[in-house]
Order: sequence, then structure tokens, then C-alpha cells
Amino acid sequence: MASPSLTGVVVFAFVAYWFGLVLYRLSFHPLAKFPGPRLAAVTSWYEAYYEIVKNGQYSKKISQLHDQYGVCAFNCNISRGRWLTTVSGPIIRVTPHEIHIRDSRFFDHVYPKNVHLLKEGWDKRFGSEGGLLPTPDAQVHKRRRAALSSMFSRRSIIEFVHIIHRHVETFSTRMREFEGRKEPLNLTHAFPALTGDIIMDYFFGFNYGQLKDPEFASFHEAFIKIGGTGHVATQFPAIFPIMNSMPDFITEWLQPAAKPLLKFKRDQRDVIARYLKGEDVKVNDANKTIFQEILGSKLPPEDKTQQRLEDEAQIVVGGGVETTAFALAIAAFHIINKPEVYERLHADLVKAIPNRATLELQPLEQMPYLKACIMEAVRMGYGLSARNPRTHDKPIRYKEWVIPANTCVSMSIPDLSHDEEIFPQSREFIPERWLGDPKTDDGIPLDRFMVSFGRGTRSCLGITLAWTELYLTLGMMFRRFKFELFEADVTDVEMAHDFFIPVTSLNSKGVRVFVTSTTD
Ligand code: HEM
Repeated sequence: MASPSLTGVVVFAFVAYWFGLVLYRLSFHPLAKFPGPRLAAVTSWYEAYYEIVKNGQYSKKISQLHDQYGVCAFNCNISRGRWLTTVSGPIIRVTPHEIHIRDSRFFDHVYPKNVHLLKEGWDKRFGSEGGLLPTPDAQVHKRRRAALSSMFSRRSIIEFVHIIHRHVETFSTRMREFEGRKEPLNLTHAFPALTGDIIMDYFFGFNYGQLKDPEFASFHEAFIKIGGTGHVATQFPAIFPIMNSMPDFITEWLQPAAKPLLKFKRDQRDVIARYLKGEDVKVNDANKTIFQEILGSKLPPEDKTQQRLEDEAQIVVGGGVETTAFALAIAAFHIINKPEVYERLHADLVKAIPNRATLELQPLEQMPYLKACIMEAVRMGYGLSARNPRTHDKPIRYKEWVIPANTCVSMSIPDLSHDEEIFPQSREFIPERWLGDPKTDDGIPLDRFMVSFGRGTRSCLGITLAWTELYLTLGMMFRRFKFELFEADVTDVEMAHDFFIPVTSLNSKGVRVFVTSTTD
């Protein structure tokens, strides 16, 4: 008998391996009994197809799957002559190793207070596991967060507020410039320039003057153009090390939009190296930079390396620029698009700030209608559109299901923002829903379900900075100016792609407006 060729053996081994893996994942894996598409249970290529080929569409697909499996479980049980007590739609297996839950009332169980949990996968996605946001290990995250918390405290923000004022005033001047020229101002471009200058000044002690740039050149285009890279890196983690090993000019040639981010990386590398030598590189009048904060903290030496500080710098910019800018764009579009909202807000602002030239934070923070507009914009902006993974070291019971310990479980903020039972007409901008201590039908305060800043021990550290920016920017805009939309519609502020952050249609030209000064 002829002996089998080497190729034959390799092919046989390969087929046997895949057959065994498929069988294991479908029948013997601890998650085998959970509902969901069999293909998603077998391979993460299912996720890759929706994220990479379809350009950030897996969240949308997962929503459809929740609907589909809910209906299927209901019909299947009825056809078997049983009435259903629970429907399996809220819980599905979305990759071989991950369970996704869509149930607003379960959010606090997955993201509990005071429990430090492992977060899997974001380190691969960003290629910067040294940053706080993607740090996987719970204890490492805890100490890194503790070292930064004073920098993000209200006291620190108040000490810095004069610099935010300066940028908001620059923005006001730029608006007058567009008014004078009778040209439409692109708010989708202006807001990331504003939030970018603020973050740079706050954390790094200098800014790039993006707000003063004629076209508001900022990090925005880079984030949008390379937004999908995170999906590729999730499947092929080697991509970031490869990209990082390439000379910048090649990356810039491949993707010109990445230029500002690459410059930022180079500058940070240089600035951090100087801080590590003990120099003070700060050029503004802020108290401290993030690097001084970390280097002066009790963190161990491995958390004070050049690489770790570079990772943190990238994450701070990534986390703070687009999130706040998107919330600003949503607020601005809807307030302008709904004259009754504009009139009410403007009248309140005139009362709270009789002298239009002075803009103070405190009176703005006491305005219920402005706060309601911001709540509504942040609800509709989600912060992050990505599935947010947590791994509990104990089993979690969800309805009739027991999720085994050490399973990656995720939920998604947009699912809560659009839970129609909690936020009826969830796609409409209705600030009134936040007025007068609102509650759900069963008496739970509505703000328990506003999770756009996350929940638990890894919730947004920049929340106070974000609120301060939102109060001052929107307060200034709607106290001093009136606006008219120019060729903009709601698709300019609605998510069309989940690139970790929500991104509007790639064809959107942005929210463009004509500006007129108010006279009252
Ligand atoms: C409207 C504005 C913002 C929204 C909606 C938002 C949303 C979020 C969300 C949902 C998370 C939690 C991720 C998780 O659960 O794992 C987060 C984390 C974080 N955010 Fe924000 N963010 C905003 C603005 C900012 C700003 C201005 C900064 C300042 C740099 C910032 C810095 C951070 C940081 C450092 C983390 C990581 C916290 C940790 O892992 O412990 N964010 N943000």
C-alpha cells in the first residue's frame, strides 16, 4: 500500500483540527447552549465580516439578532404548546467566546460599582494597552485610574476653567468671522477642533491652535478615516506593531488623513522624553500636565515608562475629543432644528446671563433646560458605540441562564439609549423628558438609564471635563447667536458606522450653519 503524501497528512490534520474545533464550539464549549447564529459560535470571522467588510455594522446586526432570537424563542415555544415566561432574545452568543445582553435593567449587574473586572480585547483594538481605557487587568487598571483621578476631579477642572473659557471665546470670535463673511460654518469640523485644543492644553500643556485654523483642521478626519482599523486589529492584532514599525512617511502616503495623529504621536514622544529627563515642557498657565501627574504619583516604575506614557496620551486624546464633539454636534443640530427648543433655551440663557459678554459656569450649571438639552444630546451620542466587554470571575445569573465564570459578557450603550420602553420616541430630541425628576413607569429615576458615560469602576473619568465643555460651549452659542441650518439633516448626527465611537455616514458633509448674532 502506498504511504500517504506529506500534503495529504497536512490537509487531513488541518481538516480534522477544524472539524474538532467546530464540534467543540457547537457542542461542548461552556457557551454551547446559548442562542445565537451557529456561525458566530463557530468563528469570529462572522464578526469580522460585519465589522471589516461591511464597515462597522456588527452592532446593528447584533440588534437584529436580538430581535430575531426573541421572536424565534417566542414562536418556537408557542408551537410546542408552551407559553413563555422568558424570551431568549436579550441574550445571545455573538462570538465563540462572548455573550451579549440587551436588557437595560441588567446594565448595573454587568458593570457593578466597586467591583474591578477584567476587560478583554480593547488592548488589541487600540494597540496601546498602556492607556487606562484599554488596560485589560483589573488590578493594574485600578492603580492607574487612582493615579489619575485627582487630575480629572472637579477641583482640577475648576482650576483650569479659565483656559476652557479662552477657547470658547476663540470659538465665539470664529463664529462672528463666519457671520461677517455670510459663509456657512461647519460645526462638525469646528467642535473637534475646540475639544482638541482644550484636551491638549489640559493634559499636555500646549495646543495646536486647531480652532484658529481656517478649516478647523483637527484629529477628526483621522479618527473617521482610520476608525475601522480597530476592527481589523481585533482580528489581526499584529497590525499595530507592523504599522508602528513603518516610517511615518509611508503611513502618511497610505493614509494622508492620519497626518495630524502621527504628528501628535511624534510630538508626544519628544515631550515625554523631556519630561522623563525632569524638564517642564508646559507652555500654558495650567497647573500640571498628565505626565507630571503620573510621574509624581506612587505608580510603580513599569507604569512610568516612555511607552506607557505615550499610550496614555493617545487614549486621552482618543477618549476625550470625538465623544464630546459628537455630543456637541447632536445638541447643536437638534436645538437649531427645533425652533421651540431654541427659543426656550435662549430665553432661559438671557435670564441667567443678562450680560451676553460674560459667561460664567455656575449660572449655566443651574439651568434645568440647558442641562436637559445636554442629557438628551449625550444620551443620543452614546459616548461609545462598541460592545463593552467585562469578564466576571463568578457565574452570572441572567433570567433562566447561568453565564459561566470567566466568560466575556458585553452590553452596548446605544441599546439603552434606544430602549423605547424607557425613552419613548428615542430617536427624537426631547429635552423635556429630563425635566422635573422624571421616572420610568415603574418608578425608577430616568437618569439610572443614561449610561453614555458608562457605569462602575471603569466609567468615564472625563465626565466633569465633558460637562464643563458642554455647558460653556452651548451656553455661549445659544446666548450669543442664532443659527440657520445649511443643507444639513438628521443623518449628519446619526450613527451609520460603529467604529468603536459612533460615526455618521461617511458621505456626510457635516452640520453646516449660517450664524447671526443675537441682540438681546
Ligand atoms: C460626552 C463626552 C464623553 C462621553 C459620552 C464619554 C464616555 C465614556 C465611556 C462610556 C467610557 C467608559 C468605557 C468603559 O465602560 O469601559 C469612558 C471612559 C473614559 N473616558 Fe470618557 N467620555 C466623554 C468624554 C471624555 C473626556 C472629555 C475625557 C477626557 C480626556 C474622557 C476620558 C475618559 C477616560 C480616561 C476613560 C477611561 C476610564 C477608565 O477606563 O477607567 N472622556 N468615557
